[in-house]
Amino acid sequence: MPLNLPPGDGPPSFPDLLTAAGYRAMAAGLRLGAFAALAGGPLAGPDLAAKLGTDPRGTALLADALVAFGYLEHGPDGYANTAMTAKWLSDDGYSQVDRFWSTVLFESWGELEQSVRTGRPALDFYRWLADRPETLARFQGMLSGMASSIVPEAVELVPVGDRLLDVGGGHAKYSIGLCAAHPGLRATVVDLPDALAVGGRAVAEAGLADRITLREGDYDEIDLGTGYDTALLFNVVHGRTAEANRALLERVAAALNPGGAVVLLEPDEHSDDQATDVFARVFSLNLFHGQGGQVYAAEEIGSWLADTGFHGTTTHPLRSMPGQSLIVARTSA
Ligand SMILES: C[S@@+](CC[C@H](N)C(=O)[O-])C[C@H]1O[C@@H](n2cnc3c(N)ncnc32)[C@H](O)[C@@H]1O
Repeated sequence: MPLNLPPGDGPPSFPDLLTAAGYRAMAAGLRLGAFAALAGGPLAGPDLAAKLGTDPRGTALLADALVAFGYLEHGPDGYANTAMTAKWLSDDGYSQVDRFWSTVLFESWGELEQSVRTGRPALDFYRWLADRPETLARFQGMLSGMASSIVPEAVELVPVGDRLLDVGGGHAKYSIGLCAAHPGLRATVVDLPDALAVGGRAVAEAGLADRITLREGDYDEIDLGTGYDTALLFNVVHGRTAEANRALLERVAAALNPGGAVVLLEPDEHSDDQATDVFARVFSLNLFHGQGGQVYAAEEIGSWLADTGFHGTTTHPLRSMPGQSLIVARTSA
């Protein structure tokens, strides 16, 4: 669409029109397997279409768009992955993140205006996920991958005793890592059934089924038990309203021993790195739309902790995952 505008003028939305279209085209390339098909080397358009089982004209038009957006190159041997596409998008590693986020952005943001208009999430993210088992597996897989990077630092920072409660622990990687590091520790992971199916497999693979108990249920409703030394609330409070968080923190305080620790893992509200900071805005809007939550300021989380009987709140920015912090507080001894 030639705009023929004088230099310095132009609709601010036009670059984003291209970016959104580029991301959607990239997602089509991923879902059709184009980047994986080109991992072995360049292919002419008809050969790429034959390998993908797709329409030759549509495939050429998509591939040309992917060249224009910088995902592919076109040379004498046909279409080829760029070096960065080959590195990041041609296998099942990082590409799972784009498969997840493209599904979220292009399938669940359809009613974004309704959430903003009413102040209530137009979507129930966890029901939406439960209806999409592949996306749910990808979501838990992404969190589990992040956990693999964070676990060693979490082991340094999380105070433990004999019993740990992992609220919304899903894939169970944090309980597994902490139990592996502390041979006397036993953990209970509370989550919804689909998430715990993922966690159950990981616990069995780690050979820790005798020390990690999986409890299916709604953490706002089930009896959380008592006598825990530590409770993890990792990536939980940003998916909820402030009011719901205060109520859950009260329940967690009641489940902890005197002097017990609650440890939250949360994204930082603001970050010096521009891309991380912009992502936090996108993440926050998505949390509001799907769960009624947002990325909260550490001060606000600290005020809920103080109001629900915790004290001595400390925040630990993570070296292993810049832009994320652990927040630790204790019940009275
Ligand atoms: C963002 S994930 C965090 C998983 C893990 N703690 C981590 O940090 O990687 C939030 C988890 O809370 C679980 N969850 C959400 N609502 C829940 C509820 N009402 N009761 C129990 N679990 C819930 C989800 O299934 C999901 O596994």
